[in-house]
Amino acid sequence: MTRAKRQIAIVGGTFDPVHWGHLKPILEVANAFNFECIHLLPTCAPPHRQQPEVLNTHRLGMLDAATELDSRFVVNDWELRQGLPSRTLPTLKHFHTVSADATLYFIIGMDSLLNLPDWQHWQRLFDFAHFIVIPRPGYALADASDDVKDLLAARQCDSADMQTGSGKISIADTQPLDISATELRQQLRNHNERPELLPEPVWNYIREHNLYR
Ligand SMILES: Nc1ncnc2c1ncn2[C@@H]1O[C@H](COP(=O)(O)OP(=O)(O)OP(=O)(O)O)[C@@H](O)[C@H]1O
Ligand SMILES: O=C(O)c1ccc[n+]([C@@H]2O[C@H](COP(=O)([O-])O)[C@@H](O)[C@H]2O)c1
Repeated sequence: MTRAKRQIAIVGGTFDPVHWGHLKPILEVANAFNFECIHLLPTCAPPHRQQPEVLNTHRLGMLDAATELDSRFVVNDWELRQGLPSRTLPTLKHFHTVSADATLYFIIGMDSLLNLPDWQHWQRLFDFAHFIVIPRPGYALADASDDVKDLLAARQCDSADMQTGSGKISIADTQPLDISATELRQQLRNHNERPELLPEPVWNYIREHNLYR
């Protein structure tokens, strides 16, 4: 009898700040799969792009606060420790090496899927992980490029067919949430507090450290 493999989820992001638009769909997906753990992996921003508004220690602090929501959440500072602009291919190779006995799932939003052909060596990402795509208001598959449509035609499948191996894509059936970190930062700057958009422990961290003012 083949033993079921461990299932490990990875969610990369700027997380400036982490919000319910990331966390609620991830938790919904985690219940459909059988994730042993979910790595929340803050990116190291490239110098040519807009830098995160708050220090890396605060992005990590807010993610640490979010781990109170579920014991499967793990904050992973691997990309930050590389000190290089983050690219997903080396990250997935790293996870593949250190968790060789696990099936890996990289979770992205629909906006990221639509941009995937701009990622470095994007076709090789599928050698190391399955991809789970979270629907996001304002981003529709109908607007996908031919590259993305071809990608889905070749790789899209149901979650049940992603227990082992790599290279499949599943579009999650989660409730789309219209929340973005950019808008949240703007609202916080304007003292327009929307507590329903962030988990309470993250709110408490933001207030305690007076962030985004
Ligand atoms: N509301 C959302 N619904 C679905 N996916 C999301 C949502 N918000 C973020 N994501 C996904 O989470 C990952 C990390 O996103 P990120 O940390 O950049 O947050 P963001 O809200 O998109 O930030 P910003 O508004 O500054 O671009 C990306 O793959 C992104 O597509
Ligand atoms: O590998 C790449 O070239 C690449 C290009 C853009 C984004 N990514 C990854 O996509 C994830 C979400 O990125 P972002 O910018 O939406 O926060 C994060 O893990 C990034 O490192 C990766």
